[in-house]
Formats: sequence, C-alpha cells, structure tokens
Amino acid sequence: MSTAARTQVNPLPTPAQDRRLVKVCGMKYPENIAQVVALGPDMLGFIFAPKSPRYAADTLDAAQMRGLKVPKVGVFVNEKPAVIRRHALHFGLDAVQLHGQESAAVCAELAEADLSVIKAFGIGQAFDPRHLDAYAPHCSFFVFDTAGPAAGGNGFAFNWSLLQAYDLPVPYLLAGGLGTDNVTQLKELQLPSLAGFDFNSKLEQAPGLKASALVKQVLTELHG
Ligand SMILES: O=C(O)c1ccccc1NCC(=O)[C@H](O)[C@H](O)COP(=O)(O)O
Repeated sequence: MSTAARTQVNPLPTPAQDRRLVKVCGMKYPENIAQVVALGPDMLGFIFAPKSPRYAADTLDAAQMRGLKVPKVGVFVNEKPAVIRRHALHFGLDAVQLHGQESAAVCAELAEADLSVIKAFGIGQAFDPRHLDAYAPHCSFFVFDTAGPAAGGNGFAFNWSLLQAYDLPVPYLLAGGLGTDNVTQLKELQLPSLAGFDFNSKLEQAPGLKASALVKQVLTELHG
C-alpha cells in the first residue's frame, strides 16, 4: 500500500449574497499556514510565479498541503499547463488562479483536466466585460486586481466603480490593496456578482508571512 499522504479535496465555496468570501493569498510558510487556517478563511492562495517574493514552491510542505481542509488555490503567471498540472498534483491544489495573459483556450485545457480555474485580470483606467466573454464558460471565478508594475501583489486599489459595468454570470473576487484600512468600505460594497475579497500584502509582516491579528481583524469585520 502507498504511504503517500492522500489529498484532501476541497470544492471551491459557493458565493452567497449575505456572506462575502475571504481568500488569503500569498501564503508561503507551513507554520503560518496552520495559524491562518485556524482563523477560518474561505480559500488560501499560494504563489507559484518564480519572480514573486511570495514564491512558495520551495517552502511549502506537500504533506501539510494535501491534508488542508480549506480550498487551496495555486497562483501562476503565464506558466505551461503541464507545469501547472504537476504542481497541482504534488501540492493537492483544488484550483488554479491564472494571473498573467493566459488565453481562454488555456483555461479550457486546465478545466478539462479537472482543475477549477480562476482567471485574474488587471484593471487600469477602463473595464470592458466583453473582453471576458470567451473565458466565462471555463472559469469558476474571476479575480479583478489592480494593474500595476508586478503581475500581482502591488498593494494598491483600482477604481472599484468600474465593475458596475460587469454583466457576466461568473462570480468574482475583488483584489488589490485590500486590508484593515478599507475593510469597512468592503463590507458595504455593492457590485454586480461580487462574491468576495482577495487579501494579500496589506495583511503581511513580510512577503508571504501573514500577520494573524490582521487576518483575524478582516475576518471578524466581514464574517462577524
Ligand atoms: O502576490 C504576489 O506576489 C503575486 C505575484 C504574481 C502574481 C500574483 C500575485 N498575487 C496574486 C493575488 O491574488 C493577490 O492577492 C492580488 O494580486 C492582490 O495583492 P495585493 O495588492 O497585495 O493585495
């Protein structure tokens, strides 16, 4: 019999009108992962983009990852589908978040390989939902993040009111510069198909190391 740890499978959460989902992204260290999981986020994100200071492939513990009882989202930037699938298998990822210029065809290929796909889009001064039509059939969620110098983790917000134009059926997470300074605004935010929030650099002590007190504060504010 194999001694390899079996993978805990966690379906992505279902969006609900009265409860915004909270994803804590950019987790890197096993002990910190255990601390944050204990606080009850809806999803955790792990960065597999080599240029990121949150690059996690070398620090994660695969056995811990496979046993986590929270949906695990691997974040990739313009990575080859074969590499994405290898990481997904090794770390027991439940979903992949594509944070570069990946095509709708790449999303379809990964979805056909039984991975839940989250496609991220960087938003600058304008937003046209028609650019997303081809992605919709293959994605469980979108992420709308601030366009900036880095692929992600830029730490500042975009003009959220641009999302009033959103009219697709795919639920989305809002990202970019979310933290304890704007969580009260987030709580009141009304936007079409908004499912939740993706927190990252503003909850950190150092890149990839989340401050439990800050994570707890946003979870308490949003979930009570
Ligand atoms: O966080 C990173 O370092 C990163 C690097 C490359 C691609 C994506 C990355 N983060 C993905 C996320 O989902 C972040 O939560 C999102 O960009 C928002 O980050 P922040 O502005 O720091 O809140």
